[in-house]
Amino acid sequence: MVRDWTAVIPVKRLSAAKSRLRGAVPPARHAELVLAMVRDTASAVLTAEAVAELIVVTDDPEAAAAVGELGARVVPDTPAAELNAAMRFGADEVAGLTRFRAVLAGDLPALHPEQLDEALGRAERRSFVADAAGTGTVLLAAGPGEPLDPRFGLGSAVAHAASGARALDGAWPGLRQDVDTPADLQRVLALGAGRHTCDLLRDLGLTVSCVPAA
Ligand SMILES: Nc1nc2c(ncn2[C@@H]2O[C@H](COP(=O)(O)OP(=O)(O)OP(=O)(O)O)[C@@H](O)[C@H]2O)c(=O)[nH]1
Ligand SMILES: C=C(OP(=O)(O)O)C(=O)O
Repeated sequence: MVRDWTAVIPVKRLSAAKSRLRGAVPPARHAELVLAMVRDTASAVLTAEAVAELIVVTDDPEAAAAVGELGARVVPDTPAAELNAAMRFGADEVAGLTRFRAVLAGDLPALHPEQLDEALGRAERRSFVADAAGTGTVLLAAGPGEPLDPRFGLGSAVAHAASGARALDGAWPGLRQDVDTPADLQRVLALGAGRHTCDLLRDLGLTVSCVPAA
């Protein structure tokens, strides 16, 4: 498979990120959990054969250091500090319109590189992958010459379809399982979370057995 794609992951400041997930782990470990999920997502993306480069858009120094160590290129957030603005900046300005670009959420700790390869292999034009619930979006892809035009937020799957993006229909359970709430964390554990998320949850006694995703 040719490494054609530039992947982009936006990461909010860890202390402010994933507020709906608060309570899943003790408050003092929340940022650590967010970072573990970012690490697992970034590791899987960088392992995917279709991905040539990963750009992480973040102002968080700890997240920047962690993904930089994995091999990602880190760029600062936009002054707007808004999810769609960060995605647009990373994909259309930093990577550039000549590239194949795919933006992903940084909360996919059960992501398998093979699932991402398969999804990107089917993304011939602007396309998206809906989340497991079918309402949100976990991945939005655009080809050369196509602006990303991200519409992430409440009901984004419908918004992306209405904007002309094609819904990709593979099963891809790890790719589709984002972690917004404590219940999602249980779903991820059932699928097999990545090493960093697994290790943290085991350390906290929240799981005894945790099968790594990749
Ligand atoms: N760079 C950047 N990333 C963001 C921003 N907002 C969200 N993200 C990232 O976008 C991905 C999806 O995040 P969400 O679950 O929608 O947002 P969240 O604000 O962290 O979560 P909640 O507080 O629970 O709504 C995660 O990787 C977030 O870190 C932002 O303003 N800037
Ligand atoms: C912003 C989105 O993600 P989340 O479900 O993480 O809020 C989205 O699905 O558009």
